[in-house]
Amino acid sequence: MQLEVVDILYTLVALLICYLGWRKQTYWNRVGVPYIPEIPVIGNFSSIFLQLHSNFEYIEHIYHHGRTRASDFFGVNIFTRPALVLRNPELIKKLTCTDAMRFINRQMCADQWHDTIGYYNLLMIREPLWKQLRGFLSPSVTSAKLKRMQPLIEQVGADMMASLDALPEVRPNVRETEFKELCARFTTDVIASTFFGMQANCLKDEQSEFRYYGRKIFDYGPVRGLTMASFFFMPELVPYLRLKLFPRDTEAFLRAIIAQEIERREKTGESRGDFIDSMIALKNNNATLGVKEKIPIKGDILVAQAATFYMASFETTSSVLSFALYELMKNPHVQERLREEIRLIVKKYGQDIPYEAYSNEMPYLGMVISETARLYPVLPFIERLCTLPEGSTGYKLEPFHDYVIPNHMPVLIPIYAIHRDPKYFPNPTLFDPERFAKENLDQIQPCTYMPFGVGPRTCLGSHFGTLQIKIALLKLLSKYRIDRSPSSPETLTYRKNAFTLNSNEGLYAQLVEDAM
Ligand code: HEM
Repeated sequence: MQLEVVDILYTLVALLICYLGWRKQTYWNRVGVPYIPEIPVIGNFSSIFLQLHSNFEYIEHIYHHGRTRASDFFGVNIFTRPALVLRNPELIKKLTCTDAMRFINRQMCADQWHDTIGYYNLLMIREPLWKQLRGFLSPSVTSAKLKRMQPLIEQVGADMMASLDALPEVRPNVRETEFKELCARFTTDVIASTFFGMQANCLKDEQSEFRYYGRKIFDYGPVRGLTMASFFFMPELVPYLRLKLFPRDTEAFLRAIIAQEIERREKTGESRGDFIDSMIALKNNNATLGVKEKIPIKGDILVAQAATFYMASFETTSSVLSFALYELMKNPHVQERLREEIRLIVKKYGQDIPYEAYSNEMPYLGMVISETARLYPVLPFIERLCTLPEGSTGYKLEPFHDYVIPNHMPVLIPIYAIHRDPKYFPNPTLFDPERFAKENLDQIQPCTYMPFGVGPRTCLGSHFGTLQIKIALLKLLSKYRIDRSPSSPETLTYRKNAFTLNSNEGLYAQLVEDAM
């Protein structure tokens, strides 16, 4: 008898799951939107969630799927939740720029109550708090601030060169290195020095705590990989599972060093005009977040801002820098032309290159970086959450389609696939900086090139990241030529468990002394 009841319950649950799956599966059919077929209930992204595919390759696969190739947008299901993927650049512009305030929030979200550091930061926070917070943080990355940071970045660049000089020679005047780790150490030292006023010493000391805790954020073992996947694909579960955006020990490390530095500066009265000083000012001026409820910016909310800059800064910048070095190794003619441009600048200014020269006098350097960020965008997609005023019936996609996006539907913009779509970038896998030559720029359609995102929610640190990459490339190429080594990978495959673009292969190369 008891067994019968259990059997009935199982059957009911199975029927409910089938019904939900059927409802979901038929949603896109019912609303007349092309969609990618998927396993009911499990949805389209399960293979990414289970780390069977790299999310970059999977998104590219569905973008080119026969059912959706001709459409401006298409539907997918993130488990049981329908989401829209945009293909048409004009539509991307409409949603993220023209009607940006209806799509200003991201769907990924941390738990407000159990994860203050993960929640109250620029990456995660939602309107109306986002605009306030962005206003508080933007002054940390103005051109005047970047100009002040330049000597600090140059100093880290000099440390990087010293660390390379200390490598053993494989032949006279030839050294071998791996770029991913080298660049991560460089960018971690930069963020520590410029934003926190601290010496992280990652380039000098393999045991540096900054590098150890930074690596933990992006070291996607099965647990961390699933945790990060939940933030992207199942934010509803995050509060129930008490997931945290930052590993607990990384959080504790950041909390301790930020508190120490704030206390030290308050005691000594030292002022460096940097990010920590801005944080102290926010705290002492009793700045708050929120409209009705005023949340004071202090304690963990201050730590949250430091943690975000740390997280958003070093991995992204080092990814673009290391792929740029890899492509320069593979394309000697591009490298030679870039070295020639650098040679002229070094001849003109010696070692003291003015800030303005980085923006105005090295166009080819800018072109190489832009092309690297096209071919290797750090994120597979960016995402937004449709957030409409109360009572609204939905967001109309006319004149593109008569479909109406319901409130709270996630919208994905597949930047990796768009950057590699031959319709926008002919011969897309070819590394060709000429695409970004001044005379060719008008061939790039708006909203087809988005390495830093798009609209008002775009990357806050794009100029800071680019400046670091420029300084590092200039320093490296003015002393070394980059050649293939027997360990250099010919082609790259991407890690299945990483959310930022990361190759399985080490980016090995030989550095041949060839000073200017
Ligand atoms: C080459 C290096 C970098 C790349 C490719 C990159 C890329 C991105 C992308 C794609 C986004 C999402 C934008 C969107 O949703 O539209 C983003 C957001 C963000 N990035 Fe970067 N980033 C880089 C460097 C940096 C640096 C150095 C910092 C910090 C100083 C930084 C801070 C941020 C912040 C705070 C956000 C969130 C902005 C917001 O939601 O208002 N990024 N970045």
